[in-house]
Order: sequence, then structure tokens, then C-alpha cells
Amino acid sequence: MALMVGARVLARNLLRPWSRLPDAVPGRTGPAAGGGDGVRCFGSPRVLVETDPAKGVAVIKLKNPPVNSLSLEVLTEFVISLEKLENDKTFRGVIVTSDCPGIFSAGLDLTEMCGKSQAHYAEYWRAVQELWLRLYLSNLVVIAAINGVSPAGGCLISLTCDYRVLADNPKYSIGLNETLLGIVAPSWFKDTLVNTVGHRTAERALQLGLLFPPAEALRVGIVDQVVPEDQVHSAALSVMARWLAIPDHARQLTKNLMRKPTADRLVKQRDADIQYFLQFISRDSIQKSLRVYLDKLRQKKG
Ligand SMILES: CC/C=C\CCC/C=C/C(=O)SCCNC(=O)CCNC(=O)[C@H](O)C(C)(C)COP(=O)(O)OP(=O)(O)OC[C@H]1O[C@@H](n2cnc3c(N)ncnc32)[C@H](O)[C@@H]1OP(=O)(O)O
Repeated sequence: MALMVGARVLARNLLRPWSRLPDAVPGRTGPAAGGGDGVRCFGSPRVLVETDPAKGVAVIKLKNPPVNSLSLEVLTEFVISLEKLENDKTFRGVIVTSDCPGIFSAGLDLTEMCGKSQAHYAEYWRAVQELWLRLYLSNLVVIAAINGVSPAGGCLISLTCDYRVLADNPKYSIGLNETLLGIVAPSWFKDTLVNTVGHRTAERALQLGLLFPPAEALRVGIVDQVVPEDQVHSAALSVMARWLAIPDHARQLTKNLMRKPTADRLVKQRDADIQYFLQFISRDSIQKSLRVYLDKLRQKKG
């Protein structure tokens, strides 16, 4: 059943013209759309997109409460939204942020990696790869407006962006904390971190599963800017203006030059990477670690 979800959502959306998407918030315009004159909204239930055609900028807001975990549906809808923006020459930049207060994203959805079939794991992992590749190599300027805690897959999304603005709140830590769950960040997660903070900082952060609070995050360079919480969006817009002042072709070719070798490493061995994930995630010991971790999260409240 779950095997069908990603393919079904993709097929349904790709086969229809943008304006007739069944899940779209259809063409809301103006102040009622939440963004002032000329702002148009579309997207899907879990991935909202507000566009400002006059500025050539869109905002993607993740909305998968309670914690914006990256379920198969979120990953699929995210890729579709990004692809629509990429294919529309009106847009040159996108800000990625969260609609869930205090949480940018809790990372990959642990329930997608626990107690499911091999086919499901394979479909899920391909969707994770796809989003990473699309974001990492996007022709758009991609700015992360990180308005909440951002562990593991949440951090990965941020790291794929061209620039990261983090809200200054001690609760909003960011990092690849996989080892704390008893799992391992794949090589391309590792590469993305190394490309951002350098080898030594990445090695220490990965082995210890460090989650950096804002000041530390800025110091090690996992984010580029820390601003008061109520200024995250305006700061992201200011940064966007600076990046959009560069001619697109020069910036895009330079981005490609910097990032393609890393992306190519995954592209060349995507199936092998999926097989490795399948073997790893299916181990009894790994399934047990994930169950224990999920139980701990669930019991926190009780
Ligand atoms: C070869 C390679 C192999 C494997 C590679 C795998 C790479 C993995 C990458 C990942 O991203 S793994 C996910 C890592 N994420 C985390 O460690 C974060 C876990 N969550 C938290 O720490 C907290 O939930 C929080 C994000 C800080 C938010 O805390 P809060 O107190 O606000 O919420 P609460 O903890 O009560 O959670 C509410 C609800 O959500 C469920 N939950 C939380 N995180 C996830 C998640 N990542 N996936 C699925 N579900 C998640 C949590 O269990 C609660 O559920 P409940 O309402 O049913 O109790």
C-alpha cells in the first residue's frame, strides 16, 4: 500500500497542469493569501508554497505536524513543488522554512524506517535521495530560514541550501545526530556536512552526533547567520536579494562546479546505495535501536 503512495502522488500531480492540482491551494492572491499584494499560493497539504512572482521568489513551508518529519508523502510533495518552481522561469529563488512552531524538521520519519517491508524501505530511500539531489543541485537560489530545531534529516535539508539563517533560540539546535540513534549518516549526508564545515569539524560532529545550539552552529559554520527569532524571514529575504543580484548563469554554473562532483558520487551508485540502506535498516539490531528511540520519544510525555 505504502509502496503506491509516492508513485500515486507523483503521477497524479505530474500529469495535471499546475493550476488544476487537486491538492493545490488554488491561486489565492493578495493580502488574504498571507503575503501582501501579488502573492500566490499553491502546493499540497504538507508542503505549502507561497510565491511572489514580482520578486521572483517563492517560500516553501513544511507543514507536517507535529514535528515536520519527512514522511514519504512530504518528500514526494516537496520534490513536486520544487520541480514546478524550477520549471517556471518566473522564479529565481526559494526560501525553505517551517509552518510548525519551534520545529524546522525532526528529520527522516522514523516510522517509515521501522517495521516496514523491504519494498517500502527501497521506495522511501529513493525518495530521500531524490529530494537531496534536487535541492543540492537546484538552479534556484535556495535559502533556509531555520525557525526551529533541526536534527538529522532536518539538518540535511538545511545543508543542501545555498545559505542558512537560524533563529536565535537555545532550543533550536541543528546537526546530524544519527549516531545517537544507533544509526549512521550515509556518505552523501557526510559529504554535504564536510563541504559545509570542513573535515575535522564534520568528523567530530558526526561521531558524537552533535546538535549545535545557535551560537555554536554559527561558530562551526553549519549555519551562516543567527538572527532574532522574529527576523528570520526578513533576514532570509535580504540574503536572497544579495544572491539574486548575481547573474543567474554565472551563479548557477559556479554552484554546479562546486556541487556536481559530490552529487555525481550518489548518482553513479544510487541503486547500490539503496541496497546498502536496505541491508542496514533491516538488521534486527538497527530495528531494535529505532524502536527503542521511538518509544523514548513517545514516553517523554507520559
Ligand atoms: C545506511 C544509512 C542508514 C540509515 C540512515 C538514516 C538517516 C536518518 C536520518 C534521520 O533524520 S533519523 C531522525 C532523527 N531525528 C531525531 O532524532 C529527532 C527526534 N525527535 C525529537 O527529538 C523531538 O521529537 C523534537 C523534534 C525535538 C520535538 O520535540 P517535541 O517535544 O516538540 O515533540 P515530541 O518529541 O513529543 O514528538 C511528537 C511526536 O512526534 C514523533 N516524532 C518525533 N520525531 C519523529 C521522527 N523523526 N519521525 C517520526 N516521528 C517522530 C514523536 O514520537 C511523537 O509521537 P507521538 O505523538 O505519537 O508520541
